[in-house]
Amino acid sequence: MTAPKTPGWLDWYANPSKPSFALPPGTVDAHCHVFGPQAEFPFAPERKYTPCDASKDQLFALRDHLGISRTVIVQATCHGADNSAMLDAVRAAGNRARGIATVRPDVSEAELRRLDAAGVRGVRFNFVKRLVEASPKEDLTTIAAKVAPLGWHIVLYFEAADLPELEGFFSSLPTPLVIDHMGRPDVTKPVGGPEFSGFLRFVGSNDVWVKVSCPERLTVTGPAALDGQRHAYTDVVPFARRVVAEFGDRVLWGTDWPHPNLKNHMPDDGLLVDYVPTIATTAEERHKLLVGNPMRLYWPGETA
Ligand SMILES: O=C(O)/C=C(\C=C(/O)C(=O)O)C(=O)O
Repeated sequence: MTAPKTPGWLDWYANPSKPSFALPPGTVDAHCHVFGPQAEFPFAPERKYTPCDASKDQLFALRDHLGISRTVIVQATCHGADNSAMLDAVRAAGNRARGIATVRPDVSEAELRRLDAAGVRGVRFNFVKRLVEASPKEDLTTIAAKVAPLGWHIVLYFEAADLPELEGFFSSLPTPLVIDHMGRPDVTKPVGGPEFSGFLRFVGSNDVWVKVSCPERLTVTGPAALDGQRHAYTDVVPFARRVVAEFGDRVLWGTDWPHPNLKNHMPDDGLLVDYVPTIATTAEERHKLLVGNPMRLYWPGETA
């Protein structure tokens, strides 16, 4: 018995176009997910949404269609702390994938070593209230202490308005930090205003990497057309551009396929690739964003 999809939830884009922008060889999709298939990998009972299936084979088909070389598969909240779907995909990709897991504070060292051997390189702490119930900080501190010896990092997903109360805790964590989707800035506010300036200050004063992903999630004006068919997201560009310009050695890009929880607009993943040159405007910026930085973080010592 498969659970019905959350009403109003858009499926991922079935026939993505070929990007106009040719991704450089060795490009890494540093943020994507797999969902089920739920007949094989049931969704977690505690989930706050039920997605459609989005299998590893469909993810790999998109990877190859877009010209991506490697993927970092991030555990989605709809699977809770059951990492089996993500692990199955990482293992199936061979050395072309890494994983980010969700674990509970009682996770054993043996389990962490099993995850590491399978290709997991970090855990995710999610603070987005519509996705998860808040975890006690002491539980997260326990997890951080357990994963630090493995050389893992902690992926953080939070809303911009919550950063002021969270940044002290974030700074106390004993690992590098990777922030999803630029910390979800409110793009109706000025890029030079106190909220995003505070974010940039936090990034600049900590060992923090930033994913400049998910313009489709952050935009208020929508996928404004630019040069015909492109998804421009012109209200998001100044924020992403600022991060790339200031932290070019610590930025990452991802498709966020299969784009959970989008209800008004589902991006064509090919057109999302064409968004990249609008935020990384030189070949050097693009190579760091797409190849050099993610290889250094997830495949250290290996060549793209
Ligand atoms: O896919 C994303 O990164 C964003 C979302 C969902 C998740 O990350 C998740 O369920 O794990 C969201 O904003 O709904």
